[in-house]
Amino acid sequence: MHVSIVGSGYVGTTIAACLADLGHEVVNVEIDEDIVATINAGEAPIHESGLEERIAEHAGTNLRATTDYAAVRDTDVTFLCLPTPQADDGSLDLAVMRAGAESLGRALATKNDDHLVVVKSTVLPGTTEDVVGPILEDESGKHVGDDLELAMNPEFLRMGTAVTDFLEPDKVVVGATSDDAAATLRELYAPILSREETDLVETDIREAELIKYANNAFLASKVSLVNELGNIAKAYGADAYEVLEAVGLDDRISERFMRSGLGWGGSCFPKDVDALRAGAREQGYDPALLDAVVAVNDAQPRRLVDSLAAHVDLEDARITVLGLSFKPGTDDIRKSRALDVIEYLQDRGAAVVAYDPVAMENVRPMYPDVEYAESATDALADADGAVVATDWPEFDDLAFGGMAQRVVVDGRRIDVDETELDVYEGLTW
Ligand SMILES: NC(=O)c1ccc[n+]([C@@H]2O[C@H](COP(=O)([O-])OP(=O)(O)OC[C@H]3O[C@@H](n4cnc5c(N)ncnc54)[C@H](O)[C@@H]3O)[C@@H](O)[C@H]2O)c1
Ligand SMILES: O=c1ccn([C@@H]2O[C@H](COP(=O)(O)OP(=O)(O)O[C@H]3O[C@H](CO)[C@@H](O)[C@H](O)[C@H]3O)[C@@H](O)[C@H]2O)c(=O)[nH]1
Repeated sequence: MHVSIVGSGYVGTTIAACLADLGHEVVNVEIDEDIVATINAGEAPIHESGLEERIAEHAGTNLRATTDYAAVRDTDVTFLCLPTPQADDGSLDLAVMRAGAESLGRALATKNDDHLVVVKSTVLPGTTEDVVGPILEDESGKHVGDDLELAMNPEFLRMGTAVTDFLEPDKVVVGATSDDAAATLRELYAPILSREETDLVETDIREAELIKYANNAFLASKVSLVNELGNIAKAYGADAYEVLEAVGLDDRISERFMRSGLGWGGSCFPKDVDALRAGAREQGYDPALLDAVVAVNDAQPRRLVDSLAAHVDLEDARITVLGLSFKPGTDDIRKSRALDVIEYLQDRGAAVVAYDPVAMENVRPMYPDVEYAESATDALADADGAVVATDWPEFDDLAFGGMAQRVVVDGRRIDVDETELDVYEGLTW
């Protein structure tokens, strides 16, 4: 099938490379010329396991990128993978989606055949049919249900494991305006849907849109609940990880997403939970539980810094922050809890030295007064204390001998040889 993908960020690039891998003819339409040039050179514009080799294999054959929207006319289906960020008040900002839909609609105006447009971006119920659809109709002169079909196909991939998550998902959710649209997506995803482990959920567009938010709200709430239970466990002198491991053996609860600590960050949970809260309020519902989920999450970085301050006078102290990305396996720092930790440390007068295997260049412009080290060991040299903000595997079994004061507060439960340290404290254990 001929597929165009509008937006070549984390999602658009991943699904383009994966769909090319499944044998489709894929073109990425992206406004950023650097990203276009990178993909056409056979390289990955983002750090994501398994992506670089797939782009290298398919670029120039069945994968290409362009800034020219006209490319969509030679395709059967277009995925909109544009960002859906937060406005200042936390609500969903659709400006980029509107702009992308306008450009796409204009390009489709001179396409003679029918076209299917699939919204992949995370959007609140009603956006696909009431915002994107009308813009496409106005700009293209085509009509939904006639020569233009709409579908909503939310994406559940996680950063760091994006390629395998996309190719081996638990579920594919398709909300469509017609049986034809759903059939096209079934055909496109046939190799994925043939997996026994992958369920296909066919539903209406509004439900597909909300399934994505409900999924993220559930997972974010689970981690906040786990953090609240972790904070309570620690107050009792109990180990939250032992407690929750046992709780997770209950099938109804599950062992996954049970790691307490510094809380959730990233480009999705924070903005999606906020958009759902704002959307709920707009609909006249007060989302008290989701408000608390955010409050618990926002408190964890300060708790980490307070724990360190109980052992180290932070004024003028040299403090190491291990890990900057919002989770291991990615260079994405959006809403990373590590950034809150840096700010709280600096507020209290500490000089921060940071290390992350891949995310330092993304943080440097935001925090030019932080010292960036070449390795975790360098970062720890002469430090008066350290905090663990991201559970990168390379932090397991670190040597802490070079620290001036061997005090470590761990927000992520890495493997530490405690005998090497004077103080080792876990945030929730
Ligand atoms: N990142 C994830 O893990 C993830 C997972 C599932 C769903 N989502 C959702 O998918 C959507 C995209 O997320 P992302 O993380 O890939 O965003 P991103 O910011 O990484 O990428 C978006 C890309 O769109 C490009 N762009 C902006 N305006 C454009 C235009 N008018 N025409 C063409 N290209 C344009 C940008 O230059 C950028 O490269 C969001 O709704 C997000 O919530 C993200
Ligand atoms: O037990 C856990 C699991 C996760 N986290 C934190 O939660 C955040 C999010 O982690 P994860 O869900 O693995 O990463 P994302 O890439 O943000 O993926 C989420 O957001 C994506 C964008 O919507 C969805 O597609 C995915 O299904 C959803 O898991 C990170 O800061 C993690 O450190 C914990 O603190 N404890």
